[in-house]
Amino acid sequence: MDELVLLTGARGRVGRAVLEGIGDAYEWRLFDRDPPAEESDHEFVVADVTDDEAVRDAMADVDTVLHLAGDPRPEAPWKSILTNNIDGTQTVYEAAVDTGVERVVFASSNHAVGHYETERKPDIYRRDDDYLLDGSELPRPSNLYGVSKAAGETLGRYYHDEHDLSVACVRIGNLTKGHPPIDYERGQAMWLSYRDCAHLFERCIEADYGYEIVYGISDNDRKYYSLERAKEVLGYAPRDNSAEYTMGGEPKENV
Ligand SMILES: NC(=O)C1=CN([C@@H]2O[C@H](COP(=O)(O)OP(=O)(O)OC[C@H]3O[C@@H](n4cnc5c(N)ncnc54)[C@H](O)[C@@H]3O)[C@@H](O)[C@H]2O)C=CC1
Ligand SMILES: O=C1O[C@H](COP(=O)(O)O)[C@@H](O)[C@H](O)[C@H]1O
Repeated sequence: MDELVLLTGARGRVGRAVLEGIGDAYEWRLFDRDPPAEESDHEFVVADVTDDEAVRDAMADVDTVLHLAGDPRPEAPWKSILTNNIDGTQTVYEAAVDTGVERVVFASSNHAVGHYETERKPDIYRRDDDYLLDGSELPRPSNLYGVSKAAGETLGRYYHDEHDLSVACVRIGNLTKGHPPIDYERGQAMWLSYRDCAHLFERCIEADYGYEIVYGISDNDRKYYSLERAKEVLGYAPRDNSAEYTMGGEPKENV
């Protein structure tokens, strides 16, 4: 419990999934540009990740940063992406090095590699297709938002090689609460359940690594992202699988 974790973007969907799953496991410092929606037992810093003084101050005594803050919209305009996702992420890495943070876990995205699907869809989203990405592939962003995620991964590579910062980039698939995305094959292939999300980020806090890129998805039969690296290096053990649900989101055991 003595690990102090800074959670940027704490008010968001992924932040809520993390706190729902492992909120009792660590001491947290929450960070978001929007104030907390409800009372919280955790310290909350209301600031922008592009404000380097605020970010440095928020990193005092922090061991691990889970950096989630950013514009999550695949269609986000370049100005927002440049500011929130690229400038903000560089500010976080730089402050982490300056303040002695041990590791940064970066919320990357499936959109960093989205164009690997272009010549293979829709078969790639189906269980009998054996094509797999394993995290070692070069980025092929599907949009400018995906470019910002590839930039965040490359920034992490630099801060690891130059400053020995431990960095894990999690290419999150599609976080959906309670069931996989409904009637959406791509979403079913890359579903990440809330409990697997919390578990994966916990493993990123606990495991030892230098620089890693892993896929943040549940163990979906339809997956085209390999989970071997996450299992081997992080000890990731997902419990959910979109194949256990109908396309309408009903558990098959109930049908
Ligand atoms: N939800 C998903 O399925 C996926 C999410 N991701 C990534 O995970 C991260 C979190 O995503 P979500 O929780 O879904 O997004 P969200 O929009 O629900 O939460 C993001 C949070 O970050 C905050 N934020 C944005 N820009 C900020 C800034 N400049 N300074 C301080 N706070 C700022 C927002 O106020 C918001 O509370 C994002 O980086 C997103 O790109 C990646 C793939 C899939
Ligand atoms: O990075 C992200 O990806 C997911 C899945 O992408 P989609 O284009 O299939 O919806 C998206 O839901 C999420 O908002 C975004 O941050």
